[in-house]
Amino acid sequence: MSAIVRLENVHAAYGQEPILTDVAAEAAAGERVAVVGPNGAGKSTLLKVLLGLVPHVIGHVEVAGQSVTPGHPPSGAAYVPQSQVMGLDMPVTVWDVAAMGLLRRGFWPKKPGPKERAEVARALVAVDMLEWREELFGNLSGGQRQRVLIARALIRNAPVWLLDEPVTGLDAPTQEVIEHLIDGLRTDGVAIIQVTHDLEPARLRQFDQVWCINRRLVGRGSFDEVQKRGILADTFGVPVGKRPEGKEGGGADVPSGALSV
Ligand SMILES: Nc1ncnc2c1ncn2[C@@H]1O[C@H](COP(=O)(O)OP(=O)(O)OP(=O)(O)O)[C@@H](O)[C@H]1O
Repeated sequence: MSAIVRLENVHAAYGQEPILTDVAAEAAAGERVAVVGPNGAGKSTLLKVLLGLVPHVIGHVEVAGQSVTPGHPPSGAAYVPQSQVMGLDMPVTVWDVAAMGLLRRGFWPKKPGPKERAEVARALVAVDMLEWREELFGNLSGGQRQRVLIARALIRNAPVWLLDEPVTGLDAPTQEVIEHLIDGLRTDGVAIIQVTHDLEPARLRQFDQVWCINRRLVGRGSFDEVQKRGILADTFGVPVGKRPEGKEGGGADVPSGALSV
């Protein structure tokens, strides 16, 4: 299978400090990839590299047949950022945020016509948010915001989706709705690159690949491969299945007993 997402010898930095070094990985259409690693490992940066949003990048980055360079986002990618990092003070409605999915290559269509308006409405129906269309985005709950960001991405109709912790902090039923949507995309042949802090083996096994990042690609493979080869433990710097001394409550970043399979 040929790759629809490709990184070759990629180095990335925002300024002087290298954030990612020598990353090489690829994903095919219909593959779902989990990107895991500790806080500050460069997972979100990796997605931003694929979006052309990191200013200094060396190496080859390709998304949906298009070479990606800083400042030149690929047209074939839909991006769902962490909803908690979205500005909430802007006076924009749910409809406005979803309609941003109509943006193509950095400019608005002159005026959304009936066809575009129908597209926005369809996407909001898909995430069950149409009735909220006139509500301010900032007034929504985290789960509702996430649904709207997914509607925005749906409108792009892109072959590659880049998702930054799409279900973190959401209640179980909302997680299920979003998981179902993402799985449907995969069935339709969309490649999904998803940052996740959820290290539960049952869930990681649903991904075709796990990319283990800690400022570099420590390794990749199926969940069972990266776990068996000790790549997950190397990525997090702690033995898999043991909590470091004094780490109470753990947090999702520390491979916990849940990883002992
Ligand atoms: N816009 C930016 N300018 C400068 N440095 C940045 C910028 N964005 C991120 N960084 C730095 O890059 C490093 C990696 O950050 P990144 O957000 O990619 O990590 P992450 O693995 O996604 O972390 P987390 O799990 O905490 O979300 C961090 O040291 C962060 O401070």
